[in-house]
Parts: sequence; structure tokens; C-alpha cells
Amino acid sequence: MGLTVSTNMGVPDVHDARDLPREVLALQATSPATFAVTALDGHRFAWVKPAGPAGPEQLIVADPATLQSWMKDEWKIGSVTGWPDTIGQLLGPEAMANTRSAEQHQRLRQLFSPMLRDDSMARMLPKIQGSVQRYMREWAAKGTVPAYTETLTLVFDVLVNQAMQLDWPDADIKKYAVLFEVWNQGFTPSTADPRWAKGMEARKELVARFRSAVSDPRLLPGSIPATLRDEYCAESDVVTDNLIMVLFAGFETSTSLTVRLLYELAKHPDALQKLRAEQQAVAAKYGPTLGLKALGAMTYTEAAISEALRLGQMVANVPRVATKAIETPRAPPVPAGCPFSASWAGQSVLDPAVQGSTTAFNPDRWLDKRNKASLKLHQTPFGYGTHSCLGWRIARAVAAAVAQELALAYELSAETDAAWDDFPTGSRPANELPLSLKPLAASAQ
Ligand code: HEM
Repeated sequence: MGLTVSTNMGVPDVHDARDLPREVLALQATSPATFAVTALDGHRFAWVKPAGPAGPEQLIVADPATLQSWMKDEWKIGSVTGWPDTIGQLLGPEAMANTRSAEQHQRLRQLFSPMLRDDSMARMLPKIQGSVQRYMREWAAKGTVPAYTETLTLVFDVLVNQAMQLDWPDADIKKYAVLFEVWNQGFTPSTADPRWAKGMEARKELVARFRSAVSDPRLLPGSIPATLRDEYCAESDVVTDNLIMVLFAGFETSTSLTVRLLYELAKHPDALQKLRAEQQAVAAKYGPTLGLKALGAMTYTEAAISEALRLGQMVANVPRVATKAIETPRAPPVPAGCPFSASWAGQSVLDPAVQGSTTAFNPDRWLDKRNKASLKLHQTPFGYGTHSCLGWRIARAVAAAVAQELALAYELSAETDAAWDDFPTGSRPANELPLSLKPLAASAQ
């Protein structure tokens, strides 16, 4: 694939990919990152036909400057989310990702904003670390475990008990993590797929469980569920749709990140070695408990997490529909009603800081000052602007806590000879990544 960038400054670099074969178009639903990169073929924009038999043409956008200007204030520029009907119904119409009310969207973002604050992170970090230590001890005791499935439960626990502060017992965490995976498998291209119907059944149970949680007098004041209930009332769909929204946004995405990191560290002992050295130094300086200062000192670990995000492309593209014509200088005109896709994956491969080593795991590229501006511009795994991620610090914290615990306490081996399947909010090893952890002291004997 050649990287062709227009040299004619006034003319947008648009590729006509309308003649893609049906099997490539079908990748839109099953393998969004591969689809976007294939369709763009190194260009900044590409026109493609719909995946199904009918529907309008779609523009794929991978030009960083255009994405920044379009995503910064979407309500004003005239763009709304265009998630497929299957996901739309699984989430519910009042969810932050679906609502057509700018006012409600902005209010919800304010109510969720504590997830990004230092004081919330300072509260959560030791608890996330405690959960990670407990789960990893269990994995080590079991022998070889499917890392992906196990991490889904760990992440579900963090989302429910730390991000939402719901204090659900272990039995509920295990039960509802399995149920949420059924919900998640409902992300099929069509509502005719039986997995979608099962996902919708799972949704009913989740709604009932969340409704009982927000009516419980023991609900922690100031927690996100309590804040939503106080704003909208316990029976409101806005509350349940948006608690499901947190799970949708954080579940597969954060799991994919953590598992991708484990996979890369299993394949790159040199990187694991550097990580161990860093974690030992951080523990010596800040003590054993994970806090904001310790996290801030994990330079190499954070670089490894950024590299895992870049390789995994957990949210490869986000779908949008123009509500009015959008005309900006660097982009082809988008008529009102036209769907377009903000392709974080397509933008990522255009980055000069990754050229020639796009598929290599190289955390050091993040530590090279010469790459800083380029990486910042092209690598935006958590989106940009109006709908940008509200949970990115939590996702990175889980990955950092796992890396820390691994580095300080375990030897790992994993079956890394597997393909990765991508889908709307994650990327998953086909073999679930069989993983064995051995306590360091025992493996040294
Ligand atoms: C590796 C993990 C994650 C990745 C890659 C990721 C990525 C993203 C991206 C790209 C968006 C923008 C979607 C769009 O523009 O339509 C987004 C939105 C969002 N994320 Fe994350 N996310 C992750 C984890 C999390 C977690 C752990 C939470 C919650 C605890 C979370 C909560 C949200 C919410 C609530 C939104 C919607 C914001 C809105 O519509 O205004 N995310 N995320």
C-alpha cells in the first residue's frame, strides 16, 4: 500500500473506492480498521458504497486537520452519530452516543465529567490496583487461562464497582459480566441476526438490575448512578441507557487494550525487561500503592500502553451523518444527509512517526521527542472533540495496573500465535490469548 499525499495544495486528497468488491465492503461490519485502511489506500479521504444492497455513499475521513475541525463542535458544524440500528437499540435512544438533543448530550457529559478528574482517579487507582492483584492471583492459581475472557470480567468489575461505585458482590459481577458479553455479541450487522435478539433480551435484564441499583437507598451519593438518578429520576430511561453506555464504552475497549499489552509483552521480552526496571524504580520511590504520582512516573509503561492502543485500533472509526452540508477547504463537500466516518485507524497509518514500522511494537517511538507532535496529531484512540472519550484515564489505569503487577510479581507466557479479530469497539485474539502467570519468586527457583 503506497502512501499518496496530494501535492496539489488546493485539491483534497480523495480516493474513489466505490468499486471495492462486496467482500471488502462487508468488512465494514466485521473488521472496521482493515476496511478503512484498505478503502483509503494511503489517501486522506475515500468515497465508498454502502455495505448493504441499498443506502447512500459514505465518505471516510482520515485527514487530522479536517477531523479536528469537524469533531470539535459537531452540534454546530452539523454532524450527529450514526451508529447502526443494532447498536442504537442495544444502547437505547437516550444514551450519550445516540441522543439527538445537544442540550441533553452536553448535560450528560457534565454529569460524567468526574471520571476524568484527578480526585476521582486518586480514589480509584488503589482500588483498581487491588482488583487487578486479586484477579491476577486467581489467574496464576488456575494455570493457563483465556486472558481475554478473564480480563472482560476484571474490566466489568472496575466499571461497575470503581467507575460507577455500585459495590456489587462478586457473584453479581460474574453473572452480569457474562450477560453483558451476550449484549455485546448483539453488535451484528442486522437485526435479523439471532445474536441481536439475544443481546436485546440481555439488555432487559441489565435495565432491571440497574433500575434496582438506582432505587437502592444505599446508593452512594455523588456516584455517577446517584447523580443521574437525582437529575432524571430513578425510572428514567436516560439513567439506564447511560449506565449501559458506560459498559458499552469501556468493556471491550479496555479489555482489548490490556490484552493487547499482555500479548505484546509476551512477544517482546526486551520490552518486559524495561518495564520491570521502570516498575521497580517507581515502587522504590513511591511505595507499593498505585497513586497519581506513581502513575505519572511510569513513562515507559505509558509508552507501551500508547503503542498497544495504536496497534489495536480498538475504536477504528466512528460513524456520523451530516445534518447539514459541510464544506471545509481541505475536504470534499459533504451534502446534508450524507454519512461519513471519522477514521482514527486511517489517520493513524498516515503518521510519519510510524511509517516503515506500522505493525511493529516499539514503545520507544513515544519517547523520541522528534515524534511528539506527529503522534499527538495522528494517534487519537480516544476520539476528539464533542464525543471524545470520558473514560480514557480509567482504561489506561487498568492497563497500567496490570503492567505494574506483571512486572513486579510474575513471569508470563502466552500463546501468541493467533490472529486478531476487530469489531466496532475492540480487537480480540481469535484464541482468547491462553496465558500462564508464575509468581516471580517461584519461577526463579
Ligand atoms: C481503550 C479503551 C477505550 C477506548 C479506545 C475508547 C475510545 C473512545 C472513543 C474513540 C470515543 C468517541 C466515540 C465517538 O466519537 O463517537 C469514546 C467515547 C466515550 N467513551 Fe471511551 N474508550 C475507551 C474506554 C472507555 C472507558 C473505560 C469509559 C468509561 C469508564 C469510556 C467512556 C466513554 C464515553 C461515556 C464516551 C461517549 C462520549 C460521548 O458520546 O459524548 N471509554 N471512547
